[in-house]
Amino acid sequence: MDKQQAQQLQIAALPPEIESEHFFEGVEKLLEVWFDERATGDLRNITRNQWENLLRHVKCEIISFTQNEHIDAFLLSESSMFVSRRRWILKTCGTTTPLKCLEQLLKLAQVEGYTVITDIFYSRKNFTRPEVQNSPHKGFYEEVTYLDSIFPEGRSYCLGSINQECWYLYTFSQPEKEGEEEEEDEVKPNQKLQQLQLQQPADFGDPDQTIEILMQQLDNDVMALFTKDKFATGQEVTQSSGIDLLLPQMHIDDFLFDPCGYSMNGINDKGEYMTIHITPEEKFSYVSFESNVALDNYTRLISQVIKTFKPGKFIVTIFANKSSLAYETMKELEIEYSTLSNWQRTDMQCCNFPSYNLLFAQYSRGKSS
Ligand SMILES: C[S@+](CC[C@H](N)C(=O)[O-])C[C@H]1O[C@@H](n2cnc3c(N)ncnc32)[C@H](O)[C@@H]1O
Repeated sequence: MDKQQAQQLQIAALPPEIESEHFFEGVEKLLEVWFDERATGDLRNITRNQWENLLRHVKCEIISFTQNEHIDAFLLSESSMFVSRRRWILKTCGTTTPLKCLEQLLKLAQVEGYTVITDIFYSRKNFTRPEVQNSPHKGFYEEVTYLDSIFPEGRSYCLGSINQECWYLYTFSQPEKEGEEEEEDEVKPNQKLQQLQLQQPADFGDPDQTIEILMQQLDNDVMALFTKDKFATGQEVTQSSGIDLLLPQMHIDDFLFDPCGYSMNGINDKGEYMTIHITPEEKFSYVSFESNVALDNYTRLISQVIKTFKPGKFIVTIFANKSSLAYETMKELEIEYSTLSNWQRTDMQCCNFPSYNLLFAQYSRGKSS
């Protein structure tokens, strides 16, 4: 399906939650899977037809595609999918069922020689209307039970307030099997270090980091841009809203839904990505920004995103592995947004996982803003 066909499909088959109740769940389910770097396969060998079949389990379709030498970026009818040599990211909103495609993913990856998953992250904010979701996404407990049946050693967390706004995470990291390697290869410590360095992933290298900004209660005038009343194409909105200025090196693929709604993927020459999805309806407005761009300071980017969309409240999450420069951002967020601005930080938590550190922070507008 191309962009033109997608426009026609929207008229023919709006999701039931839009048609009957004028509600759309913008909050996405985000799934990121990393496979063992020692395997020589490439997930980008998986064909478009195979991805389309996999996405049938999720209940969404491909509407556009871009790529460069590092990464394939798919724009979906409900958000995005990014495929690199050994990393797969699926972000879907509405009433989609991304966990249902995991078994299919593992089969396709196995054909590429990937039999070991090194890291998995499944995360999402609390839904606005959990009761309209389909199994296994009717609640976090159901999602965890489903994931546990595939990854018995996974761990689940809830950050933020469980009776108000919160963010759920399920994660699993494969422990390094140092003993096994020594037995097999009988290498001395310094030889072993050299070998491990050679095994660093060649396409992305270390470090790795991901920032997400999840915004709600957005400014009506800004949201009015993301409608067919104002613009005909995604490209026009990307420029008028200032989205093209957020990370200027990104090659952008955008889509404006009819009558409203917007999605974009951006990829740059380093293989980094950004993705923005917008549900502009006033009663349940929602915007998500996500990127793995490597910065030593995310404060300016966060400020620019906030100024562009003008939310009433937002959540920031930053994953950074141990060698990532993003670690420093934790301190900056505390100063910049709590004491020097009109934003009130309502929650902040930091977690240390085996290979990643995580920052979660939640903000709402102070009384004077
Ligand atoms: C797919 S987009 C972006 C969703 C994203 N997760 C977000 O951040 O809100 C959803 C927006 O597009 C609108 N929309 C219009 N036609 C649609 C369709 N056929 N499928 C999904 N969304 C559609 C929805 O009402 C909503 O405003």
